[in-house]
Amino acid sequence: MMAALKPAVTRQITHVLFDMDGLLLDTEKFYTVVQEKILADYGKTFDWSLKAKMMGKKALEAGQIFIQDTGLTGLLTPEEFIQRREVMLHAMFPESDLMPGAERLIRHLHAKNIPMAIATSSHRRHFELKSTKHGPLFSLMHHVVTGDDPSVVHGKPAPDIFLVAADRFEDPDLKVANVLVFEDAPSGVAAAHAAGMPVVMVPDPNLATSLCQEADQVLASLNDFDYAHWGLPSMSSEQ
Ligand SMILES: O=P(O)(O)OC[C@@H](O)CO
Ligand SMILES: [Mg+2]
Repeated sequence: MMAALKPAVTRQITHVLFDMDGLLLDTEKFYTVVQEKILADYGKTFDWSLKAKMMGKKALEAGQIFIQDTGLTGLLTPEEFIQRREVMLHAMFPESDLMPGAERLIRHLHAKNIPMAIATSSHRRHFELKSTKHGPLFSLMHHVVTGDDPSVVHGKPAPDIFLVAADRFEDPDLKVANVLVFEDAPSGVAAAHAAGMPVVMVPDPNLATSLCQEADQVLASLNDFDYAHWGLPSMSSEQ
């Protein structure tokens, strides 16, 4: 009896980079609620087409998009937007919960000695707040790169943050083609590809499918990740 053919390994992934907001942590909903509140003050409504443009971006860039897209130029500056958002987000962030499958994936990859890091557009101070409940889990990361890092000159969709994060593994044998990125946002998927890295996208169900076409793989949740497809040790493997 022939053994069932294993799915062809398309990549030999050696390192993993995780986006954070919307991918590891269920935090995009906080940004949505807060942005809806800010727009309501001007009698305007927030929708997913605007959300899709803002998610994954550095704060100031997201603010500029928010103001331009909603016609608030002259009524609200990006700095004022961030300041008003900050007050409400500050209370929400420490309650951030993990996305489904995030803990199991991180613990498995760590147990199999696959180096991992987080590459988030969030500011370092927001990273600290959001990871309040997740210190032990996030300590399994080799390092964390945040959007305010001076080496991250251009935010997603530029490749900067993923190239900086790859560099900080300090592994001379690292090849970007073997660094797998996990993302939830179109800007993050574009940034990964700009960095020469394959990317698995786990989009919010509200995100238009037309914006999920570029990723190498699209999953409904991290629970659906197929280790063997990427040449990574699976849950059952002894590797
Ligand atoms: O890069 P991430 O962690 O998704 O940061 C997103 C944040 O800027 C809010 O959209
Ligand atoms: Mg994200």
